[in-house]
Amino acid sequence: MLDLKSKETSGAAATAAVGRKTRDAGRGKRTREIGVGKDFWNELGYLLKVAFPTAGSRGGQLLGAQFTLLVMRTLLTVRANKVNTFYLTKAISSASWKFWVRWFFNFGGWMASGVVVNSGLRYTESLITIELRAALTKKAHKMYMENNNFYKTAVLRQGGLDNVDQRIVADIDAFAKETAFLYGHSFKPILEFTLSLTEAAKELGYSRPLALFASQIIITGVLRSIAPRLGPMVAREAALEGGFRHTHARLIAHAEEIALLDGGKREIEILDEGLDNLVVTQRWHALQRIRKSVADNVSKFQGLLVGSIFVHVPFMMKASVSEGERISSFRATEELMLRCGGAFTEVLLLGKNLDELAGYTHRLSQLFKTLDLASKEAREDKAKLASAGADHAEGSPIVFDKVTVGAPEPDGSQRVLVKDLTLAVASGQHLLITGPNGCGKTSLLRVLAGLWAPVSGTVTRPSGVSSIMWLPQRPYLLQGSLRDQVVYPRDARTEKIVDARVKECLMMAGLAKFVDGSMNVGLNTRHLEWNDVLSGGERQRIGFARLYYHAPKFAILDEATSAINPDEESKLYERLIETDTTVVSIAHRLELRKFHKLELKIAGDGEGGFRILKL
Ligand SMILES: Nc1ncnc2c1ncn2[C@@H]1O[C@H](COP(=O)(O)OP(=O)(O)OP(=O)(O)O)[C@@H](O)[C@H]1O
Repeated sequence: MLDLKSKETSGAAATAAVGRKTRDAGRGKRTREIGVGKDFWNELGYLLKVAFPTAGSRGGQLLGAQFTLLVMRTLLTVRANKVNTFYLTKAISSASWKFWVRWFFNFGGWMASGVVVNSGLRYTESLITIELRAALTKKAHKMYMENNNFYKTAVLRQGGLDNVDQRIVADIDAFAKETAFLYGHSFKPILEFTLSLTEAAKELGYSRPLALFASQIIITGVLRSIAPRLGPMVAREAALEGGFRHTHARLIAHAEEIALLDGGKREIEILDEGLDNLVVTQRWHALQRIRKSVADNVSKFQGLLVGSIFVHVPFMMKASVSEGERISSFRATEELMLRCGGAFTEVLLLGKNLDELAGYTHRLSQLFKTLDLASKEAREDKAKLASAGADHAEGSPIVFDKVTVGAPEPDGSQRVLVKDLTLAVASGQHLLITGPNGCGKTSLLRVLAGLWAPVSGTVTRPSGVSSIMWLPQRPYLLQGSLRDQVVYPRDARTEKIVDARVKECLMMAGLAKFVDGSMNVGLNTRHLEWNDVLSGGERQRIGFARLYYHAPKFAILDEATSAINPDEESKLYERLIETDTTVVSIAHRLELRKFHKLELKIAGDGEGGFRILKL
């Protein structure tokens, strides 16, 4: 877990704080802080620990395998260079075929092993990327789905996260690629640098190479301080990509409504606007990247220039030594120093990749921190409820105890919808909730479901689909078979499902045509998007079939029959009540009053007023 204690005071304050920071990041105010600092290393450490929890884990083994291959490649290169130079020098200097043939086979052997090791390296890098992505994505899925965090972050915008889907789908992938690249490509220059420094020190002592590095660190440091930072740019572009993808996702989700309104032309503007935001930023960043590229190239070439000064000057001052001696010792020194300097510059240039990684690390740590905080708050709320004796025991009635419900306002305050409601709904006490549009009927149910926290008071309800089930106006339909729709959230692939029971429920819901063979539909019929192939009324009937199948103690119906004609609507209610289910309904039609024993009339007066009537 990320250690948030030092930074945040309370769960709610923490969520708000993360939210503020994230929103600022979206506007580019906080972008200065995204970089390779202490926070970055902590966050990177956390993400890597999630992906590779132990050395023996699959990811740990892959890192080990790649490390072995990297060492093998370096040793092979060093050895091959030495042997090849030796044989070739001998062969050419003495025109010896024997040495030339030895060189030929040596070189061939080195090439073959190089091919094997390099392919192995490429393969392990891909596997590390895949492993890293899969582990982080699974962790994100788990945290996103527990305690309804997906609702809190995506709908209520707790934590102020933008485009959670983009972060999970694209940013984790980019992070995984960048991390695997850095792991595979930083080892070579670091090892080469260490080896060449050891070699150079043997011949020249440490003072000259170290003086060379000190000068390079200073110059590179100055260049880095004037070059733009890549991390914030990467984070900003990822956020805009997410926004652009979201506009396309909305278009698909509302395709029919848009087509009926002939909104294509207007939608082009909306889509293009998303693209323009991205393109304008990318153009600006491309310009910034030129500055970065200039700094990197100067950094690279200054290594040669400054390195040469350190190599040349001492020889320029040795006028007394013979020409041949000076040239041969100059050549040996030059080669060692330049190899050393080159490897060192390469190490310094890895900073560019680290900068980019910092951008993705920042976005992912925002994601994990926010989800972590949301879960922490949910645990605290549960503990509070349990200590107040209001835990969600199976079989308990629904009880509102001095509950005040508020709608969240943009400034963080709450607009009161229902004030100090005390009401118990025992088994058989069917409750009807009525009131004008926007008075807070659905909001009260959200509080009952635990999606919204009450402003004050406590709510007790039983838990589990066998105890309580919600049926909204647009029931959720998943990708899968007709059977899957009815048994959801049970899984027909892993749980024993009796098809005869599923069919019976569909028939009770007035969908006999789907199971009696009169249509080309059966329990195994699959659709990627059932919403597109069912009518509004059929969708609501599937919702009822689901209720009949699970036969919960309480059914919470939010305008669940709005698309069904009044005669049929009564039949659906009758069947539900016959299954011993107690209903809590929001409904506008008077015909449904007869199925209820209590009515909660919410006034919608802005002060949270309500009345409870016996029907
Ligand atoms: N996610 C949200 N964020 C902020 N305000 C919200 C949110 N959802 C609903 N509201 C506001 O809360 C108030 C109550 O909404 P609610 O959905 O409970 O109304 P309702 O009584 O069910 O209305 P209707 O009969 O039209 O369905 C409305 O003013 C609405 O704008």
